[in-house]
Amino acid sequence: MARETERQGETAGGAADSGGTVEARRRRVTVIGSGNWGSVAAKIIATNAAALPSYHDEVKMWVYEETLPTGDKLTSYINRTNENVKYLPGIKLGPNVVADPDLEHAVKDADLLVFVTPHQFVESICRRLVGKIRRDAEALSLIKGMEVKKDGPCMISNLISEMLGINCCVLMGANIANEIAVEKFCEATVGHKGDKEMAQRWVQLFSTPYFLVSAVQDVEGVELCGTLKNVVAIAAGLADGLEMGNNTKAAIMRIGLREMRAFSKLMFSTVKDTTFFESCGVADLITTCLGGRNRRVAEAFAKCGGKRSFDELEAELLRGQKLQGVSTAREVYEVLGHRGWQELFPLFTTVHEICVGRLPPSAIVEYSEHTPNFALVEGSAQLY
Ligand SMILES: NC(=O)C1=CN([C@@H]2O[C@H](COP(=O)(O)OP(=O)(O)OC[C@H]3O[C@@H](n4cnc5c(N)ncnc54)[C@H](O)[C@@H]3O)[C@@H](O)[C@H]2O)C=CC1
Ligand SMILES: O=C(CO)COP(=O)(O)O
Repeated sequence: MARETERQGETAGGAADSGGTVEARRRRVTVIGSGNWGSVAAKIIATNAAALPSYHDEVKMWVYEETLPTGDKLTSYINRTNENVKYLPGIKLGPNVVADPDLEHAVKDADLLVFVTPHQFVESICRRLVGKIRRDAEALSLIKGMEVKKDGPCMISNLISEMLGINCCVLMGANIANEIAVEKFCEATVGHKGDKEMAQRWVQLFSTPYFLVSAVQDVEGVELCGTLKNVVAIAAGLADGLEMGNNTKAAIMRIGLREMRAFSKLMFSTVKDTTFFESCGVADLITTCLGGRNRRVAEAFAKCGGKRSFDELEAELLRGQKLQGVSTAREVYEVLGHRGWQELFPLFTTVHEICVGRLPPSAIVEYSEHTPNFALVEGSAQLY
């Protein structure tokens, strides 16, 4: 099968709309979320929107309002200083980013909606958006996570699409936000369902000389890569906390990648092997296992022998930023449990059991009758 990877061809400043649904007016973008990655995404979009004639200069960013220790509201602080002092201190977002604490107001006129909140909040946000957005709006999800419904996993892009009745592509990749904020080079992958024009619009809106974006027709594969690697990153962090060294961590990444692929293909038979070689796949897995927040908090959890909870360590170490790996491990565990597949995914299963305190952190690298050393069992390897 021919591999479909499309690099962005046109540059900011020279672009004109070419799709069948192009409107004469300039497109308006709203970013829904203003955490660490949300703020960086707004910065990238703002640079491109200002340079592209088909976009309105102003980029709105919905802020989940909070009060800073100084007594300032976060939104007014951002609008006064052009800086998100809580989630991305020291970085100017661009003068055309306007923070807005009123969700409905922020999305009212938007043609393009970029969702970038922790995954646990998306459903309630979408509920508030029903009937409040343009009917011809298009969405992009940067959110790494999923929901579990009665009939199985529901990807966040699907949740957005179904609840709001709009198309939703995804953008995932090896994208540690703090590095992109200072414009260090990296890549990302847009996943789409077949509408290449729409995918190219997202590629164009995000591409910069330091942020290289490709598109692949495999929305579920791209999204599952971004989601599942957070579980593997917890395992990598546990190994770091136990001071196991690089070989062990590399083994965890390799086995984790196999479980990611097996789980994804069991859930969606359309998922392509090639997706795992894009930025959203192996590259994101590596960067998150080396330098992500999931890794960091799991390392601290192992160092204290599991005596402090992930919630407590998250609050202390991340100061308002959120982990996705612990809840994703639970969600994956639920799906595996419903289908009787837990033994086939020993790494995913063991991570959850450790997170909830049923196994000690050391179980990630130990073998016993009850804690199968996943390196020996390699259950899912037998499937794919
Ligand atoms: N930070 C990073 O390096 C990257 C993050 N991502 C993904 O982006 C998504 C968003 O993460 P970040 O922007 O990093 O956020 P974050 O973890 O830095 O910040 C948490 C955000 O959640 C908001 N929040 C807290 N309670 C809320 C509520 N009840 N309702 C709505 N919002 C609430 C906070 O105001 C804050 O904006 C996640 O799925 C993450 O996996 C993806 C790539 C890189
Ligand atoms: O997704 C990420 C990098 O691509 C960030 O991962 P963490 O949430 O573990 O920091």
